[in-house]
Amino acid sequence: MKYMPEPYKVKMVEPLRILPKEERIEAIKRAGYNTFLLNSRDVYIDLLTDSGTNAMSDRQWAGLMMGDEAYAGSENFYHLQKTVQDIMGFKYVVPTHQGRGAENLLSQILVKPNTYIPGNMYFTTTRAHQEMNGGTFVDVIIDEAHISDKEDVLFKGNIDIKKYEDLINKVGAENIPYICVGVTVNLAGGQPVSMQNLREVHALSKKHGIRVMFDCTRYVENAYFIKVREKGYADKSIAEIVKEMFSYADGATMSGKKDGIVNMGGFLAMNEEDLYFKATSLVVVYEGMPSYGGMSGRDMEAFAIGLKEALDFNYIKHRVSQVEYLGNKLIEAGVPIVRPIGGHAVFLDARAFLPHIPQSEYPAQVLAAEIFIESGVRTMERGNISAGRNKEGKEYFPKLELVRLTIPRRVYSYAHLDYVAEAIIATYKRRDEIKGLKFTYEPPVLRFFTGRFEHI
Ligand SMILES: CC1=C(O)/C(=C\N=C(/Cc2ccccc2)C(=O)O)C(COP(=O)(O)O)=CN1
Repeated sequence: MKYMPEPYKVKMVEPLRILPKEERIEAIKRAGYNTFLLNSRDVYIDLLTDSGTNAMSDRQWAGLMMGDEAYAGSENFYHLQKTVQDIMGFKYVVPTHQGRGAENLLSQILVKPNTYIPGNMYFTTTRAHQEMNGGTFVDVIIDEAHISDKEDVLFKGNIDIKKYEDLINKVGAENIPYICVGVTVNLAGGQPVSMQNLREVHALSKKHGIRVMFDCTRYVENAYFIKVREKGYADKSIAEIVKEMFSYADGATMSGKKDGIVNMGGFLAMNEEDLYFKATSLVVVYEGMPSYGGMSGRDMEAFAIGLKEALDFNYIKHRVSQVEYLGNKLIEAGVPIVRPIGGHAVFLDARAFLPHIPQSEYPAQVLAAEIFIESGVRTMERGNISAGRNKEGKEYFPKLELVRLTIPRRVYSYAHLDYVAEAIIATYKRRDEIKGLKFTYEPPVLRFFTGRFEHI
C-alpha cells in the first residue's frame, strides 16, 4: 500500500483557490516577505501551523451544542477536568485560553529574577514568559538535536543529563524553579523524548527537589514515537504510554490547539496543591474564573472530546504517516530536511537549501516567501528570525535555520501533500536565483510575527 487511507471521511468542505503567480508576488510583497502577514484568502495550502488549524470531528461539533455557558461551575469544565485527570493523572487542572495563557501563569508564579529554567531547546513563547519574569532559559538538550540530518538518533528531543546536572551544580537547585520538558520538541523538528530519558530526568530532578513541568502540546505524537521506536512499548496502547509519560512529571502546560484538536484552548495542570491555589488566584486576573479560563463552555466540551479522540492509534498513526510521506518525497528528491522526520511537520534545512545566503540575510525567511510565490503554499520561518535577539540585543544565530511545513490534523489529503512536494522541489531547482532579505521593520519582541522585509 502506497499509504494508509484516512481513518475518516469528509462531511463538510471548505473550497480552496490558488492566486495567479503575479498576484502571489504582489501578496507576499504587501506582506513584507513575512508569511505571517499574508491574508488567509490569498493562501492555497496553509502549512503555517498545526496550531488551532485542525479539523474537529462530528462528536466535537456535536459537543458545541452541549455548551454550559454558566459563568461559574460549567458542566463542560468538569468534563475537561476529569478527562485530563484520567488521561494524564494530574490532580488539578486550571483552564486557559491557549498554551501561552498557561505559560504566563506558570512563569509568573515560579520564575523569579536570577532563576534558571533548563529545557530541551527553547520555544519562543515559553522562553519569552520565562525571561519576562527575570528567568534565564538554559538549553540542556542533547547536542545531536542541533544537527539537522542526524537521522540515526531516534529521540533527538532528549535531555542531556550531564548538561542538566552541571547546571544544578553551577547555579544550585534552589535557583531552578522547574525543568521544562517539551514532548515533542517543536523547534528541533518535532522530535520526541524517550521514556527512558523522562525516567532519568525525573529521578535527577527528584534527587534535587526540582519540579518537572512538561510542555505537553504534542504529547500524543511523542507517545506514538515511543510506541514505534522504543524497546518494550510496541504492545502498549497510546493511553498506557501517555499515562506512564506523565507519571514522570509534576505538572504541565498544554496548548489544546495541537494535540487537543481544537481551535482554542489550553490548561495548566499540576499535582502540587500550593501551585494550584496560586494558579487559581492568578487565572482570575488574566483568563477568568478557574472553571472557564478564557474558554467558552462549548470550547471546553470540544477540548475534552478531542483529547480522548487523539489517543486512538489509527488517528495518530495516520497523522504522523502523512508527515513522513511528505518528508520521504523530499528526501528522495535530495531536498535537505531535518531527520528523523518529526511528528507534526517537515522542516526544510534552509542553511543547506540556500548555502549562498548567510544567516544574517535570513535564508529561512526568504525561502518561505519563495515557496509561497512558487505555489501558494504557506510555511513558517523557524530560524534566526524566530530566535530573536538576546538581552544584549545580539541575534542568536541558531544552528537550525529551518522552514517548517506544518501539517494540520485531519485537514489535507495526500494529493495536497504531492502538490506541496512538487512545489518544494521546483523551488529547490531554482535555489541559486534566490537572494537574501533585510528588515524594513523589526518589532522589539517575538519579531517573527510582524517583522517586515525587503530584498537586499
Ligand atoms: C511547543 C509549544 C508550541 O508549539 C506552542 C505554540 N505553537 C505554535 C503557535 C506559534 C506560537 C508562537 C510563534 C509561532 C507560532 C506553532 O505554530 O507551533 C506553544 C504556545 O501555545 P499557544 O499557541 O496555544 O499559546 C507552547 N509550546
